Amino acid sequence: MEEGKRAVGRLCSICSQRRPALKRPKTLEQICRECFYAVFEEEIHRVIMENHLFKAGERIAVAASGGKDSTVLAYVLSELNRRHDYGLDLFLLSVDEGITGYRDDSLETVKRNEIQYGLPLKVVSYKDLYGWTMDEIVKVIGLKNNCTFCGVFRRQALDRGAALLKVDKLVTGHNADDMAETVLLNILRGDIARLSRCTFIMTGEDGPIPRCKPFKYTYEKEIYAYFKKLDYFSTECIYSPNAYRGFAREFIKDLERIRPQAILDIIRSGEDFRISSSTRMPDQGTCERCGYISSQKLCKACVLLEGLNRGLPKLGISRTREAINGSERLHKTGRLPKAEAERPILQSKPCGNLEF
Ligand SMILES: Nc1ncnc2c1ncn2[C@@H]1O[C@H](COP(=O)(O)OP(=O)(O)OP(=O)(O)O)[C@@H](O)[C@H]1O
Repeated sequence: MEEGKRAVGRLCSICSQRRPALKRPKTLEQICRECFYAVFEEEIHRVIMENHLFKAGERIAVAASGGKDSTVLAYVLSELNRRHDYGLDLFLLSVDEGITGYRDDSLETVKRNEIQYGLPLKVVSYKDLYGWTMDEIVKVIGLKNNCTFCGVFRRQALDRGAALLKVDKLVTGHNADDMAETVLLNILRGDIARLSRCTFIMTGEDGPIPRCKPFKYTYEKEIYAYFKKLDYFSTECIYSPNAYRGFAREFIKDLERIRPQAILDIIRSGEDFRISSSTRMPDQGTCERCGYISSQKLCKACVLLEGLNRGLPKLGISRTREAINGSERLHKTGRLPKAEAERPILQSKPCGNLEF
């Protein structure tokens, strides 16, 4: 009896046939590789089906950075598409931010993934869209606020690339850890508008290109990518010293070490927040200059770009009175105060000059 119990203890707790290869962080079960692949992929399939993420015949772009999450996403989605006959046309979409020694290398990975998974790849670049690479932006703005430029520009670049590919939806590799981190950051910033939508699995359904996050509940992609020997790029961005986000990430990792379920609990807490009906939410419109969605006259990318092009790179990010006045005026009226408006434009490319 005692012997039998020990033998069972050494077998996979799902199939009871093979030796366990890992302890699942999510459930703490000891399972074998084959059962891990099956439950990992099946959970993503269930999330896709329960949330009605796709319809047969849709064209879907996977936002592919070459990193672990988007590589696993491209791989798993193409497997599930075949296995369950979703009927999707899948594409890879990459944004080249122009970061030498980082994005050029990760794009090489995506180019290999294009061949490995048989998915057509489209690359859009900041240089073509905005006239600036991140290397050039960092030279004028330094390392402190560059992530603001990169985040704002990437968001639009993905939408513009998706429009060029004529896809119906864009999927990103944001995972449970990313989402828990964003919930926490929005609480810390008191950003009610973002908090209310940051846990949605699908956003922008009323905009040009809905986005979804099939990995919303997934946090074992490291193990999956490692076991499957997927070809991904694992270096951190050379310009990302975002200390605040870094602390939030470490805090969540510490919580996960003590109680793995904490990640899913933070996401559920975010989902359960209700916005008081008396809270005024921003009205959505379109940017006067480039036509992108915006709650102000000019979208954030156009304000940042105007600052770069006029040699006022802190416009829209700095908290100095001058920069706040300038960016508020630009956001609200589409015009700069006289002194700044008279500065010569250094580069005249409007934001996102690709068809949208
Ligand atoms: N340059 C890019 N091109 C295309 N998609 C991107 C790019 N950067 C980020 N994304 C998308 O946004 C998601 C989250 O971005 P994040 O910065 O966490 O990516 P990462 O850590 O570089 O890579 P990954 O999330 O793939 O491991 C990615 O999973 C990917 O879908």
